[in-house]
Amino acid sequence: MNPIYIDQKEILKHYKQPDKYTHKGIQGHAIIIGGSYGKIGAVTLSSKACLKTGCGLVTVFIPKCGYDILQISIPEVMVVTDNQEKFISNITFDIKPQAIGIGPGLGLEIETQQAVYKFLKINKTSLVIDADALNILSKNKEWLPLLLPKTIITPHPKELERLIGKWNSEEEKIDKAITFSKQYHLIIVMKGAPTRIIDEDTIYENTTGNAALATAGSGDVLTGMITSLLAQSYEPISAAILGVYLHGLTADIALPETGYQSFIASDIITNIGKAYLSLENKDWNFL
Ligand SMILES: NC(=O)C1=CN([C@@H]2O[C@H](COP(=O)(O)OP(=O)(O)OC[C@H]3O[C@@H](n4cnc5c(N)ncnc54)[C@H](O)[C@@H]3O)[C@@H](O)[C@H]2O)[C@@H](O)CC1
Ligand SMILES: Nc1ncnc2c1ncn2[C@@H]1O[C@H](COP(=O)(O)OP(=O)(O)O)[C@@H](O)[C@H]1O
Ligand SMILES: [Mg+2]
Repeated sequence: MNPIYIDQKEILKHYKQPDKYTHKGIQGHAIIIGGSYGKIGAVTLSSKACLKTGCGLVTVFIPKCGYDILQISIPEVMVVTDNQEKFISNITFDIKPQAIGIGPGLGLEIETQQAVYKFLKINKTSLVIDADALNILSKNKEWLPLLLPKTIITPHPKELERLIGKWNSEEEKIDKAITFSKQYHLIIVMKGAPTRIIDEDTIYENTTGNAALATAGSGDVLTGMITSLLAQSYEPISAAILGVYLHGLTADIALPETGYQSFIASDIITNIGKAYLSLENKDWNFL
């Protein structure tokens, strides 16, 4: 099946310029749920990327050990903590966000798995599921029907294999992903080179990005970006398409300065602004 290429022309069908009279109260409130001892960096990257992609308010839900780290490293982000020190055990907050991203750095503690189950059972908010939240679902596949239609999942190849099983060719991988997408009505962002998005029978293929993205935390950043777009009222498929395109574009923009090797996940976040400007035909080279 022929993919739809995610290029500038396709993106302009999805991209919406911000309203001149908008304010933080209507720019969307996103929550990023994740982190565990030693992996608070994943939520830090994800929540910063979420803000830098344009939503009005970002809150993180993390274990207690991440409180000072988050508040000091990103003062713009609000923090709600679990009762546990090192991992998440009970996901509760009295905020009504427009989108939630769950998984970066979450870990696989049994109590965290139960907390994810309870959360999925009652959640009615648009969701992006990544990293350990996907690994938890792979360990508990009977929970997959709890996901709302058009939930976005963002597996890298290993996470995808844990969910759908092994494949013998690229074609078989795509076929299995389509079957899985149809079975649970999910949007699958199959990360890789290139990243493909599967929305039931429709396949999209991204045209931006390069090997500089092969660095720790670059997927955590993508989760924050897509969650941000969802919170800003983009339809789930548009949020996935625009998020993946902008994410890749940051690496294309940065490459002449960083080279492949010294590019890190924070460089994605630094270049989100230039990526947006290039959508509006403002040449980032002269900024
Ligand atoms: N600074 C931080 O706090 C970081 C935390 N992270 C968190 O660490 C946890 C574990 O995530 P990981 O993804 O490292 O561990 P996983 O065990 O899920 O995946 C790692 C495995 O997947 C394989 N893999 C990954 N990308 C692949 C590709 N493109 N093609 C083929 N194989 C591929 C690797 O070779 C390895 O075997 C997650 O919660 C994640 O969010 C990571 O994102 C790294 C940074
Ligand atoms: N060689 C590559 N070319 C293009 N994009 C890549 C390449 N390697 C990795 N990426 C991108 O980087 C991201 C890696 O995500 P992931 O493996 O989840 O990282 P992490 O868990 O460390 O945050 C994905 O968006 C993937 O498409
Ligand atoms: Mg990841």
